[in-house]
Amino acid sequence: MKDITKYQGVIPAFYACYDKDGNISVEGVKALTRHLISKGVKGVYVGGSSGECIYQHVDERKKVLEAVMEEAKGKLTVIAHVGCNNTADSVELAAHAQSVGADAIASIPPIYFHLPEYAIAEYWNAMSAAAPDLDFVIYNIPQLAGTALSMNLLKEMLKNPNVIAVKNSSMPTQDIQLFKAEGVHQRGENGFVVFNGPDEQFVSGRAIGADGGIGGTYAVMPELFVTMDKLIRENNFADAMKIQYKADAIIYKMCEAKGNLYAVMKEILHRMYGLELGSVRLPLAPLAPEDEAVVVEAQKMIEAAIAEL
Ligand SMILES: CC(=O)N[C@H](C=O)[C@@H](O)[C@H](O)[C@H](O)CO
Ligand SMILES: CC(=O)C(=O)O
Repeated sequence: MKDITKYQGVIPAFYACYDKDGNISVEGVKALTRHLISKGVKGVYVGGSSGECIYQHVDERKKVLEAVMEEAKGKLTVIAHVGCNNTADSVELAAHAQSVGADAIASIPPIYFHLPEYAIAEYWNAMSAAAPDLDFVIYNIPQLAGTALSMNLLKEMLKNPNVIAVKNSSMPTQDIQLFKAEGVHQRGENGFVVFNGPDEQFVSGRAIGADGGIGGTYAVMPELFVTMDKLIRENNFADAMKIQYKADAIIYKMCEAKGNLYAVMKEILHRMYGLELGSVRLPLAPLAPEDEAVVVEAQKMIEAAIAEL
């Protein structure tokens, strides 16, 4: 039986870290990893949406994962998102993830062309075969990927014993329940994991069966999510919801910016902790001068929410 306890908790989606010229900043990656370790998170999800994976070259993605591993080995669960939009590059990243000692690989479905399910399964299974010692996490994010994980596709993927989890970023929390039930049906009570995706419904996702969460806004306010996680484990959903409402207000505030959400969060981390993570890659929009008020206000809200914990 696989050890699923390493996936049960708060797993921030790692941000792309750039230097002043927009190249990968290894120093930034290491500093962000150390920062998250100090905040008590369970793991990190590297090279996903928040990692701007679709705007990075294969070599850059390897460099990021290597830098994370140098700091995180033995301290954090590391899930490496290795999906590229072609199988060969994804397979190369999967093999690399195993070679540097990640715990799991994850992947979105192929984007743009809507492929038949057998082709999606082949794409995922090819990556998994290139990292045979690692767990495999299916990333379901239909609103961005353009393809939704169906029960048939999940059942097909469960034939692969390395498939241990779904990271579910679709909006209906019911999907979490459906995926969890199928996984548990086939793998037993402690044999399958579902991660909550939408940070705005972390508590509801957990209430309906998610074992933990992987989220894009956790890294800018890990204290809130770590505390929600603790309260949920104590069955104190009432107090967890109070923090959830604050986290949601913070997310809505950050989304008011003209610049991209990731640019806002990296700027706030810079102001709060001096982390040098740069901006975002085009065509993602960098911060605009008029975003100053949003950044200031969101930072204040984060600091106040942490102070009230
Ligand atoms: C669509 C999307 O990017 N979803 C992310 C992953 O599930 C979330 O973590 C969001 O970043 C977060 O909920 C903010 O909206
Ligand atoms: C948010 C998330 O899970 C990602 O960045 O992939």
